[in-house]
Parts: sequence; C-alpha cells; structure tokens
Amino acid sequence: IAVEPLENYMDDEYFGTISIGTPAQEFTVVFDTGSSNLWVPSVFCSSPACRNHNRFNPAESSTFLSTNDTLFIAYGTGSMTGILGYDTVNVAGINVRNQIFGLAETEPGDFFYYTPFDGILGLAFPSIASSGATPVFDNMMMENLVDRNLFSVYLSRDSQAGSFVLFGAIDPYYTTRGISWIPLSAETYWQIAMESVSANGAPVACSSGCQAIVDTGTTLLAVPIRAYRTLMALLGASSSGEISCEAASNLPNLVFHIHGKEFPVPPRAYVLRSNGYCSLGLQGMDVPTEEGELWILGDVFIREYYVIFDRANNKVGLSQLP
Ligand SMILES: CCOC(=O)N[C@@H](CC(C)C)C(=O)N[C@@H](CC(C)C)C(=O)N[C@@H](CC1CCCCC1)[C@@H](O)[C@@H](O)CC(C)C
Repeated sequence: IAVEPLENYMDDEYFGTISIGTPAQEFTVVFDTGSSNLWVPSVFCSSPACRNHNRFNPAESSTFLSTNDTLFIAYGTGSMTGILGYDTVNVAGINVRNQIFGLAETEPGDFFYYTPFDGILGLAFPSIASSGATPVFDNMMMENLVDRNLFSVYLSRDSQAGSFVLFGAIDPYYTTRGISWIPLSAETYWQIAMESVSANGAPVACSSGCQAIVDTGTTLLAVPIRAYRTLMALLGASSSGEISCEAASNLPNLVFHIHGKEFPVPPRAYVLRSNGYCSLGLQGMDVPTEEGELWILGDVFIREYYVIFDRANNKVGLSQLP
C-alpha cells in the first residue's frame, strides 16, 4: 500500500513527486488517468519548457538503460517528443524496476513552459500507450508491488491539502457512504457508458446514451461541442461559458446517469469564480472514438467523489464523499 500525496495547484492541476534513477533524480508529475505514458524533461531538450523544469540526466544514473526507440505524444493541451529508456522509478515509496519512460527532447510551444510540474505519469491502459511503452501501474502489478490491482484518487477542493493517489488500496475513510461500481466500456481510457445527463429532472444531453472517461488530467468537464452549446443556452451562460454570479447562484445540479445511478455535480462544483466574475467549468471539444464522442469527466467531476480505478475487475468505483 502506498500513498502519493498530490499538490492541489489552484484546483487546476494536481501533481506529485516521483524520482528516477540511481541516485534518485526528482520530478513533479501529473498523475493522468487520460494517458498511459511516463515522461519527464531530459538534458537532451533545449526547448524553453525544458530549461525551466527539472531535467533527467541518464549519464548520472548507474541503473539507466537506453533504447533506440522514439516517443511522440500529443495531448489536448501540449505535446512532446523524445527517446525511451529504462530505469528504476520511485512512486509513492514503491521502487518500480525496469520502468520504460520518455526522456523529452522537445516540448514545443509554451504550454509546458508555464506548468508548475515537470512531466506526466499516465495511469490509463497499455492499449493507448505511445510506442507501446509499459505503463507504470502495469509494472507495479507485474512486479507484485501492490496488494490489490487497483488505485484510488481523492482530489481536494479550494486548493486545500490532502489530495492523493493511493496505490493498491481503498481508503475506508472515503467509502463510508458506499461504492457504486461501474463496468468499463473500453480498456483504453477509463471509459464508461453514460445513459444521459439531466438538469431539473429532464434530460439535457447524451439523451440516447454516450461514452465518458474519468480523467484526472483534465481540469474541467469537457463536453462534445453540440451538447456544450445546448448546455450553455439552457444554463443561461454565454457561448464561452460566462454567466453573472447572480444567475450562477440559481443554477441546477448537473446529473450524470451512469449504470442506473445518478451522480450529481452541484453548481458549487461547476461554477468557477475569480475576482468577482463567474463562468461555467465546462469546455466544448469533440474527442471522437469508435463508440462515439467522449465526455471527459475531469477534476470538476472527480472532486465530488472518491474514485477507485480497478484494473483487477476493469471497473471504476465512485463513492460520495463523507
Ligand atoms: C481550463 C483549461 O485547463 C486546462 O486546459 N487544463 C489542462 C490540464 C492541466 C493539468 C494543465 C487540461 O485539461 N488538459 C486537457 C485538455 C483536453 C481535455 C482538451 C488534456 O489534454 N489532458 C491530458 C493530460 C494533461 C496534458 C497536459 C499536461 C497535464 C496532463 C489528457 O488527460 C488528455 O489528453 C486526455 C484526452 C482524452 C483528451
């Protein structure tokens, strides 16, 4: 059992510290259930985004093994290219040996230049890992480093402390109100089927069912563009999500109907307030998959629940917070 504490940076992003190599070189990474690769900046990278972050130096690690394989990953925000290598990675106090990871050579653009973290540790399935690289949690399972083949996540609100990823265990403190288990509809992302999304007791989107992913690496609720437009109109917000704070105080819960149960997200959770202005914590974007466009249940959703990512049973567990 191993706890990885996460820093909550402005409810925007959550990241923790890992180390790679012998002796250990430390990095901060986002634990992203929306991707499956581990990578950090390296000394081979001269992008501005690498120069203002920690960089891995393989020459200083006695346990590093290089490969000739390259890596390219494009996220919704940001991208990287680099080379793959093996080394010992310490996550949550667990030493994962022979872990393949990316040594970034380029981090184009300025997105990563402004991030308070160095890299990304993907916690989704091997099927979507770039260059077929074995994800960290798959190695933890293969090397019998976790008591149970699952991990669980608590993301705090209002920039408070206490956020964590717990590897190999479920913390009973957070499951006193029971666990709703949801079977996965795909083993790529942590993908589930949703029956509908409703507000004020009436379906407002996804009314004949849709697909959703539970993604710790996404700040907001990312919604297919057509549904986004419907929701903005219904909730009385502008097309870019602005709304008067007065109107925002009368908004309904958004209710996600998943596997026969209702998962409400109150306006407190989806209205963003900053210096007297209010906007809705949703963004419109289309992520097409064979099963249809994805809804991305990001941190705005995840903060309302204690989430269990169960690789043993290919299920997601949702517990209402105590
Ligand atoms: C309000 C704007 O806030 C953000 O854009 N926040 C970033 C994350 C923050 C930690 C910097 C975001 O949501 N990024 C999404 C944007 C996407 C929803 C359009 C993303 O690419 N998230 C990455 C992980 C991010 C990538 C940037 C670095 C941090 C981890 C990954 O989960 C997705 O690629 C999954 C895919 C199915 C959409």
